[in-house]
Amino acid sequence: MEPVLSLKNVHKKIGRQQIIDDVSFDVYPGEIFGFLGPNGAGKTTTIRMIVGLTNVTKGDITISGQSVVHDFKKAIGHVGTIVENPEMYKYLTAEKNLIHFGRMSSNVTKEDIQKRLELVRLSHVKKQKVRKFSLGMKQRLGIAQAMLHGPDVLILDEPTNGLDPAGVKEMRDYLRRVAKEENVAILISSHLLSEIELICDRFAIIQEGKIAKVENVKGESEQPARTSFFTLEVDERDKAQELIADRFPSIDVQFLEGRLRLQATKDQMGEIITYLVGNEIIVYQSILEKQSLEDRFFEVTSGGVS
Ligand SMILES: Nc1ncnc2c1ncn2[C@@H]1O[C@H](COP(=O)(O)OP(=O)(O)OP(=O)(O)O)[C@@H](O)[C@H]1O
Repeated sequence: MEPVLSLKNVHKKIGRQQIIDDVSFDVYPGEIFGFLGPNGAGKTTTIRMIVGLTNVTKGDITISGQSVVHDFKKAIGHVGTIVENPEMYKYLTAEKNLIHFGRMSSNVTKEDIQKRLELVRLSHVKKQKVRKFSLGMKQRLGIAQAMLHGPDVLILDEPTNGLDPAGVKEMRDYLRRVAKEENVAILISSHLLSEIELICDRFAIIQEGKIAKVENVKGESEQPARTSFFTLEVDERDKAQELIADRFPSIDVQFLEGRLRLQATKDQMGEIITYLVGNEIIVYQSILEKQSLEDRFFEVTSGGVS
């Protein structure tokens, strides 16, 4: 699948300061991609480059194959964005707000407006003034507005700022629906791990202007040969430990509550289990210890973020 948003070796220098240093990542249709980093890491600067609010010093950004650097007008036509809090007219209804914003870009039909209201489940309150809306409803209307012209990429800077946990969950459900039903790629910046874990499929960690890691939320790193902790339940613990020490000397094996605990890659675990079974050890189960996103984040950044 072709990426719909692609950053290739992007650099940004302001004065003498290298704010963004060789950042590359790809975002694909239908996925929600998190852009995670501590305050001052360079998230806003990167987003501002993607949407053309500041220029790229070196490298390129493409959106649906069009270069932001070389053909900005074409590229930006594929983007919907809420970089600041969505600005709505409080004394207009939700529907009238969208009609107003729809007039600003060509080709937005009445049907498009109704479809977007339905997408964020605001059809039933479309005749209500935005003044009466909760923050969550305003955020949803903001998404409907950003989706009006049918973009391929939606860019949201800290979209759940100010929402309570229930609001964050609701926002996640709406963003999932938008990503799935419209096959749109969604880039979300955040300094909150919990938010990224709840909402995103994959994420990149940015630190001091550099990408530290790109990873799936579910834990499979895109860097190969990542090790995890496994516990093994076997019938003959001592014999199993000896066999592993003999055949896989680089793997450290400990005893833990009557089981074996070892750190290995998935491939190595496959080999170890096959080897043990081949040597008449009964393997009752092999359990992968789930490492929380927080553990992984601290592993990558050595701490340093909320
Ligand atoms: N116009 C500018 N001139 C000089 N330095 C700048 C400018 N804009 C940003 N910076 C610096 O670039 C770095 C990255 O800032 P940026 O706002 O992109 O970070 P961020 O990850 O979005 O942080 P936050 O979560 O606080 O918004 C910071 O050290 C900031 O001080």
